[in-house]
Amino acid sequence: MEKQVLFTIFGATGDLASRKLYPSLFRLFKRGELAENFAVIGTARRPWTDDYYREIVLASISSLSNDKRQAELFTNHFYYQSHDVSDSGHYATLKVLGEKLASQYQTRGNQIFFLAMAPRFFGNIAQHLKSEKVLTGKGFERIVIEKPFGESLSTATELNDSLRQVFDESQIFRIDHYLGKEMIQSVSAVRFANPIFEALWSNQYIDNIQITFAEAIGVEDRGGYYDGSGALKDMIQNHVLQVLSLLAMEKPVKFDGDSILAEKVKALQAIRKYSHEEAKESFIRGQYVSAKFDGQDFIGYRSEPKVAEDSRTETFVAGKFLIDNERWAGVPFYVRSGKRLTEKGTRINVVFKNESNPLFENVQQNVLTIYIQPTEGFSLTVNGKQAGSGFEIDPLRLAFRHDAEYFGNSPEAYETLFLDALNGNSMNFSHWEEAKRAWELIDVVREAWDSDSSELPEYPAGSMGPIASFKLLEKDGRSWNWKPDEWYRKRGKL
Ligand SMILES: NC(=O)C1=CN([C@@H]2O[C@H](COP(=O)(O)OP(=O)(O)OC[C@H]3O[C@@H](n4cnc5c(N)ncnc54)[C@H](OP(=O)(O)O)[C@@H]3O)[C@@H](O)[C@H]2O)C=CC1
Ligand SMILES: O=C1O[C@H](COP(=O)(O)O)[C@@H](O)[C@H](O)[C@H]1O
Repeated sequence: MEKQVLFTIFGATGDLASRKLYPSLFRLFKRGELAENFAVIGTARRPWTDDYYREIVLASISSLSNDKRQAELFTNHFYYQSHDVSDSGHYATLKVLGEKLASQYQTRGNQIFFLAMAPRFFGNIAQHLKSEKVLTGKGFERIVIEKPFGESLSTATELNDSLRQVFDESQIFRIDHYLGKEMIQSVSAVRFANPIFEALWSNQYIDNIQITFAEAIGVEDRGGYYDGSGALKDMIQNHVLQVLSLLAMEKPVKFDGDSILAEKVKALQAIRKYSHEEAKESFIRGQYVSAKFDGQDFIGYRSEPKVAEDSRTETFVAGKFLIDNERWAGVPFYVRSGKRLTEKGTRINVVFKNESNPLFENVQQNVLTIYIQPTEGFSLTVNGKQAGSGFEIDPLRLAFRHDAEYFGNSPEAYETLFLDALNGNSMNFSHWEEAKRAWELIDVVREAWDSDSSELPEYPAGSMGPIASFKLLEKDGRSWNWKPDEWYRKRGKL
């Protein structure tokens, strides 16, 4: 059903707005979720006009439609207001424009504020929305905020406190765009709609779980932000721990936001908080250096734009989390994420135990793989008989994969999340209790690294990370379970 709402996008001239927000709103428009009764106010400092803003929005959706009229109908709902968010006068103008558009588009006072800006502005914007009475209480009023949610437990707490002075938790939608991805949402389906997996989902049958978030791209034009963050805070604190909690949580009593949240928080609470010494043992980092890969020359991280020449920021992290509860005692959750790796690939490997087999030799571990991107799907490695007259065991792969981008049948993560925010469904957003626990776990690792002045491990652009990442599993008698790792090994890097 068509939604009635006024969106205000702070940071409307930025990268995220053009690459993700406008295309996602357009997809909702094409689906009829947004039709007549919506308007968008874009705001930032640049002195743009409505017409120029609409051209920018039009350009951002150009690959999504050949129908010029449809695209123009959509962009006609966009309005631009130039201002600095720390200027109170900004909000008075915003209020007047908002009220005019609310009446023109009959949005029933419903408002969504999307903060596509650096987090240091979030508290300030929220306070002004209240003090300058942009919030009217007439319809639903929700605030959607981007990552990162703080830079440590203390800054995240400060940020949360300032938001909570204005909005209650049910009005705050903290984006973790991985939660909007089709296959991340499928994790619960795999676990709880398949008795064969539900029955095996514990330390009795699972040996270890591996979560890989590999990126082929480097830091691109985000060096300014990334150099102050690094892979640990950019990916592990949020996306990776969210996925881990979905894999580890107990079965919720109901499949709804509150029940799932309660179980995810319990799972996060059960993750062992390391001492600094344990953190050094269990987490490794690395930074990519220049290398030739696939016939192309790649520069090293320190030569990237807006990155310090002597930067010690990690572009790769691998680590081991342990969960101290009955279900997971003794099962390591290995995680890794990095930039400029061999290929883009986000996947989860659930590696099952392989007790000694009295009948056959060469029996391989069963592995359930959940492919998140760039292709989506599942595979299960099972042992079968090698074709032929003898009786040799051979691993076979039962696979269902499709290319999500090619078939275009999966909604964009931001499209799903926008719709959830419109429906007031916070199931696929990150909550304060989760963010807080994640920072408690991550702060320890960061502190351990910050107190360690030894040389930062390097890895060549195009590889699968530093050798220490392989050693991390080797010392537990295990290995990463993915083809590019084999490729790396075969080149004699280990
Ligand atoms: N880009 C991405 O892929 C991703 C981004 N994010 C997060 O999204 C947020 C935005 O990122 P991104 O779009 O890349 O950043 P950009 O730097 O591209 O955009 C920042 C925006 O903020 C505006 N802005 C800055 N200062 C002010 C001010 N004082 N008053 C009003 N507007 C201001 C800028 O406009 P102007 O200069 O005209 O004022 C611009 O529109 C960040 O929190 C980032 O971490 C998260 C995941 C991915
Ligand atoms: O949040 C972030 O995610 C992207 C990776 O997202 P994906 O959907 O393309 O897998 C990452 O590149 C970026 O550094 C990080 O901030």
